[in-house]
Amino acid sequence: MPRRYFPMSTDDQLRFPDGFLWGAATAAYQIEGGADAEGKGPSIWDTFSHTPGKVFHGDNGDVACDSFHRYGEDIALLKRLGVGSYRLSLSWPRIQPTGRGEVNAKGLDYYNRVIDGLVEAGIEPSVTLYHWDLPQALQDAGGWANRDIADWFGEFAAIAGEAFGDRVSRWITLNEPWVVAHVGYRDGRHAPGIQDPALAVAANHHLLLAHGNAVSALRASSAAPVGITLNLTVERPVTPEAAAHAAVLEARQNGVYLDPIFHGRYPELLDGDASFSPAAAGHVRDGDFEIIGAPLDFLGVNFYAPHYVGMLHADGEPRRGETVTGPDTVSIQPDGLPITAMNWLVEPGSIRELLTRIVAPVTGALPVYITENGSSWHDYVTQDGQVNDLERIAYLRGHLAAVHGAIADGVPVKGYFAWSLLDNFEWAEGYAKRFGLVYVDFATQERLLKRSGEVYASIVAANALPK
Ligand SMILES: N#[N+]C[C@@H]1[C@@H](O)[C@H](O)[C@@H](O)[C@@H]2O[C@H]12
Repeated sequence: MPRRYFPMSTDDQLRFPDGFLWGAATAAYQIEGGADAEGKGPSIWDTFSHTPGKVFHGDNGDVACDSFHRYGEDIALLKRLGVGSYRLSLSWPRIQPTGRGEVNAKGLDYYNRVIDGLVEAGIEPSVTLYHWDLPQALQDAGGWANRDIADWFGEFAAIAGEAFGDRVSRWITLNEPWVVAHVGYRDGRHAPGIQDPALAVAANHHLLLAHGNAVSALRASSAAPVGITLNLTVERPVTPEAAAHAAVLEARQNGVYLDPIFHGRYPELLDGDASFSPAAAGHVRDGDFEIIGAPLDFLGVNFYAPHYVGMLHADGEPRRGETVTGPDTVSIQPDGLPITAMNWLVEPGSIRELLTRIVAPVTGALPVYITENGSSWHDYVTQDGQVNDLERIAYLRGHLAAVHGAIADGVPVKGYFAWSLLDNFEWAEGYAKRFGLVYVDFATQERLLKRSGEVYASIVAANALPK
């Protein structure tokens, strides 16, 4: 990677390149509420969150942050942050209540109001087509495990492109397909709550076909750039013996998306492994990789924390901080590294490693956006009405400094979207885990900018990070 030298740093701050895009991100099911408002059909997360035992505390997204009604407040907060773009997602069942055919005009109206409000505020809409809230009717027909979904998603993409393509600044087809396939269909912690590796592998491939169809549909209906958002992992082996295992883990999460999209194949490291490779499981048909490999305008990357992996000791007993993950492997929580409220490690250098070691060798000169990065802490409002989330500020500063370093290493990172604008419905964790730059009192729906939001706003305004 050619080292690039440009005036990025002055004595007291790390300057980002001119035109660097600062943003904040959310997702429909996590913030909107209005679960059955104005013609919206049920999603798999409506079903899952109302299934006892699936979501912490029995929380659901019926109201969430009530952004279905309060999107104007959200836009005002985005203006206060000074961001150039807002990454939002479309609720497929709000636009197509059964996921196919009939279009709900009131659903289109809602997103037209939001998008028009953003444009009027001078904030670029970055729109994710799919952020996990599949129409329940499609899951009833097999969901992502049914190859037909690739066509259903292509139809949805065409509707969205036609309706909003004149004002959307960039499109993201899928958010974190790995989570959709492997947390939704393999370990079942997310909707639809299926535990079937064979269906997970099928879903992995069908998500990619759907992505490819969506790229084509969007290109036919919108001039905006198109990309995909992947949650890529950094697996760090703590001993040389664990290196091979770390490589397999990265192939199972990174390779099964990066390789088909950019190299027209699934990872050779997974050849013969039908439980993780769609090729080995027989799902690849002639022409599939031409669809999947539709050229992109950017890659979106979501990243939060690295993983440390090792080999189980000969006595078979895991040591302190080790969790058994297989017959002879463990995941490790190293001593001395801070952890967030999600029990995720705080290790900012890992995002620089991700961008330089894993992303750049694959994407080359293709623009990269950090479409999500952030942290969850036990936030509370003080008696004087403040949220002094110093840990989130430290996490933010550390990771932005590491992104700055990756840019200096030559990785063409063009923007950063903080996750999240708002505290919101954190999937299986419900409302217990707060990621927002803005504190939400879910009893009153009042929004309160946290200290981290004030700090982020100053970074955005300066396009620089104070050292
Ligand atoms: N958990 N967590 C926080 C965050 C989640 O709230 C987003 O919806 C996902 O895209 C991604 O997992 C990251």
